[in-house]
Amino acid sequence: MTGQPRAILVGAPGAGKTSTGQALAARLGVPFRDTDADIEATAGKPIPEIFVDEGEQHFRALERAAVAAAVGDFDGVLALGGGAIMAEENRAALAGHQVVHLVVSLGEAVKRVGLHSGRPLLEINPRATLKFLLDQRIPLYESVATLTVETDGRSPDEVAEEIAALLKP
Ligand SMILES: Nc1ncnc2c1ncn2[C@@H]1O[C@H](COP(=O)(O)OP(=O)(O)O)[C@@H](O)[C@H]1O
Ligand SMILES: O=C(O)C1=C[C@@H](OP(=O)(O)O)[C@@H](O)[C@H](O)C1
Ligand SMILES: [Mg+2]
Repeated sequence: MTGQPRAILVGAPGAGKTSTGQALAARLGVPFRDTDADIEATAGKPIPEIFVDEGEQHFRALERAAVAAAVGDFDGVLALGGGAIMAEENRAALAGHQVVHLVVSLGEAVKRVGLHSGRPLLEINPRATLKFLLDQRIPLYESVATLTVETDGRSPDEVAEEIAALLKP
């Protein structure tokens, strides 16, 4: 497959990158891809097991490879993991693409993600951890985004409808 993604979704855990990405891809009639799923396929195990067996640094290395591969050669809607933008290399890879920042408030993200969501970083004290992550990451999401869309109080399909209307052909 060649080409470049129609849209790349970034934002905090719980912003809806995976679910809104699927809805947007269905609406546009293009394939959907999620770098977290690519990482799990490469590693042959779920993300929590990668964190336990090899640690976060190894996960981030797999993530950099997954982002480079997908951004460079995928013609659909691409969702990244919430921490992907922490790597300068990944932010650089997003330049020139249509990047959508899905904005979610802290309170809504905590409600959506909850406990035991399969996100190892949020297994303990999700509210405090998410606050720390949001404070650190929001400027980075904003720095890579070409579109910004609010998600609080709206369904993934409603958010996808707005993105579809805003995307350049
Ligand atoms: N706009 C939304 N409104 C309500 N719940 C949502 C919305 N977007 C996602 N969710 C729910 O929040 C949880 C996390 O969504 P997900 O798509 O996995 O987010 P992300 O990939 O950004 O971490 C899922 O249970 C999903 O159904
Ligand atoms: O915020 C993060 O650092 C992470 C977010 C997760 O993806 P979502 O943002 O899709 O939940 C996943 O990549 C991993 O658990 C690490
Ligand atoms: Mg996701």
